[in-house]
Amino acid sequence: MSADSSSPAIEPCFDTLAVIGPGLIGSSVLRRARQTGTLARRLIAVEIDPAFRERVTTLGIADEVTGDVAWAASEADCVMLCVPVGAMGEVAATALPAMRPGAILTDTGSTKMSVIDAIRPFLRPDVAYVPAHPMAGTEYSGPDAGFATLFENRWCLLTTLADADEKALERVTELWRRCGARTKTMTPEHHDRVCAIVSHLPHLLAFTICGTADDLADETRSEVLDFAASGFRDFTRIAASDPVMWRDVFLSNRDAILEMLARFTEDAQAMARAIRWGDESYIVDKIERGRSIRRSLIENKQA
Ligand SMILES: NC(=O)c1ccc[n+]([C@@H]2O[C@H](COP(=O)([O-])OP(=O)(O)OC[C@H]3O[C@@H](n4cnc5c(N)ncnc54)[C@H](O)[C@@H]3O)[C@@H](O)[C@H]2O)c1
Ligand SMILES: O=C(O)C(=O)C[C@]1(C(=O)O)C=C[C@@H](O)C=C1
Repeated sequence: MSADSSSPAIEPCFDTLAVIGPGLIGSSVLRRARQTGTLARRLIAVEIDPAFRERVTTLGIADEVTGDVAWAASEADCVMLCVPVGAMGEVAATALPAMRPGAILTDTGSTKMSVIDAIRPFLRPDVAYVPAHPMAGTEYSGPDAGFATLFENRWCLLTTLADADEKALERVTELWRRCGARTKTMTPEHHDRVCAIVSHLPHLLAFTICGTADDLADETRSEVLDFAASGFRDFTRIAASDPVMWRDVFLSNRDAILEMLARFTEDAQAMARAIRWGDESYIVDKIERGRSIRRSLIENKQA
């Protein structure tokens, strides 16, 4: 892929891409677009926070930076919503009426059923909607946190709607492939159950264990956290993630998260029982399963 943005070897996916919410994910897409020149000819960033607008301008990752969602939407043939999932409906309500016939709306939300439900009332027959979710991120947020290689070798999950526009799906799929991602299509229901176990529950556990350890330190007035070595530190990496983003994710994927939490609680109780009764083979079996999952992720370059 060419790194020269002035003369891309291949035709860009879109003429004008408007990224609404150029934070970690949105600014990574913009950086990739800038670096390769193969995502869009013209890049518009829409940011609600004036300080972040200034940062995006200084970073030079968009041709135009604005706070005006409707104007940006009216200029673009692809509008990508990269705002927290709780804000998707409100932003779509402003963007969709302004969009051009034949343009494509897409999003990067971590949950899909509630985002689709929030956007559905504002959809138009002449604008295709392609929900997407790049399975890549870090614990940092905002425009300075992004980087062009964030999506390389990661999955981007595209969700199918009953009335999906196949051509639009292909174009958004191609955009994510040009970001370096592998793509997979699935239903929104399946997406939300899968992400509840592989992404949302791990974050819930990380936030919770940090709180539990901190409470213990307060209660005992001791230095519990001072001795945290790498095991606890591995949990704290994802526990440092953005509170608004994760509040929205938990509340918008409530049913699937509560189902996975109930299953996890049963399994944790089974482990507690094995520890109580000295059931060595149960304990070893569980640890071996964890170890082989980690090893297979490393082999597939997912860890
Ligand atoms: N962080 C991750 O690991 C990750 C991974 C995949 C997908 N996602 C999803 O992608 C989306 C963006 O996440 P992020 O991590 O980039 O968040 P972020 O906080 O880094 O960026 C969001 C940006 O949107 C801006 N914003 C908020 N409301 C807005 C509005 N109404 N109009 C314009 N801008 C607005 C914020 O100021 C911020 O700059 C979320 O829906 C999230 O669930 C996040
Ligand atoms: O690596 C991280 O820090 C992440 O939290 C990334 C992560 C994940 O849980 O895997 C977080 C939320 C997303 O929607 C997708 C990816």
